[in-house]
Amino acid sequence: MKTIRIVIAGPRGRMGREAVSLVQKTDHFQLVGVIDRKNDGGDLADVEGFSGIHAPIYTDAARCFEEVKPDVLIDLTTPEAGKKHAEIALHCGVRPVVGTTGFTDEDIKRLTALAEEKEIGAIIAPNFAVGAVLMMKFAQMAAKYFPDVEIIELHHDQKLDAPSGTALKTAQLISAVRPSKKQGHPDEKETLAGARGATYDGIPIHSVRLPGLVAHQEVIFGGNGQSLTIRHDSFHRGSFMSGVKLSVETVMHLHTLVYGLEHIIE
Ligand SMILES: NC(=O)C1=CN([C@@H]2O[C@H](COP(=O)(O)OP(=O)(O)OC[C@H]3O[C@@H](n4cnc5c(N)ncnc54)[C@H](OP(=O)(O)O)[C@@H]3O)[C@@H](O)[C@H]2O)C=CC1
Ligand SMILES: O=C(O)C1=N[C@H](C(=O)O)C[C@H](O)C1
Repeated sequence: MKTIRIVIAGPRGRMGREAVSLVQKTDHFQLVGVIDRKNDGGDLADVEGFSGIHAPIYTDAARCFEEVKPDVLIDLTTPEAGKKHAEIALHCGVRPVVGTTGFTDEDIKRLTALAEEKEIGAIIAPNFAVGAVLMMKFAQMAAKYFPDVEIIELHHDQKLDAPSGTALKTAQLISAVRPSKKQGHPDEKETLAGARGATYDGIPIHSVRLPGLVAHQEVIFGGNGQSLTIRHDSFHRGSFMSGVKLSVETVMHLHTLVYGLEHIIE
């Protein structure tokens, strides 16, 4: 199998560290550089926790892509940095695999148009865990029969974006199959602002942030005298890595942007 040259943005982060380890243990993956906001010009091997893993560190994404010429960028940073890195990657002919969340519908549209213009593959996956992708697909199936639904997403308290990318993607998949509606009593009033959560196309989304959690979501459907709950739990970040591997391999054969792993998992 041809070796895939990879740059990871955000290597010191919780997900970035897992991704570095995935690349290290995959024979046909090669880490050729990292993008970090610290240690510009240094070697990753000199950063705590990366002993023996040599890769040049860049703060400037464009310079990184120009000098190490990767096939793929894996971005696991922040919403602002992730959008910037994905755009620069597409301009430089590098295929982005973006796990970073906090992208708006407009961001996805803009990056999709850019990928199309450059005829280059890209993947934006709000959740790389196979179980989470199934949860979203099952929720979309259930919404045809149970149009009343609320999403509760629960994450660790260091998460920057709310709602989670997974909750937004779930709401988007559901809203694609059910007519838009306002749920609950038409005259309901919040006596405490935010009590009914945020809404996406009329679907309430509630975000919980607590230490000890990793990544969890419940999609609760209500019907006449019955309820259906679909739940997924990621107990550690290893749960995301098979999806990262699949995305890196798949993006090499794409010529457009794919938003969501449900489009590439068979
Ligand atoms: N798609 C999926 O399956 C999953 C997606 N995620 C998403 O991935 C992202 C990262 O999550 P997580 O690892 O928990 O977050 P962390 O905060 O642990 O890691 C983010 C890393 O990005 C670095 N960073 C910030 N800005 C820049 C920049 N401009 N250039 C390079 N590096 C930068 C941070 O540096 P510093 O340490 O200096 O702040 C940090 O090391 C989030 O958006 C999260 O929602 C998370 C889990 C699964
Ligand atoms: O920040 C996280 O941790 C996670 N972020 C993603 C999201 O926003 O959905 C994926 C997963 O839930 C973990």
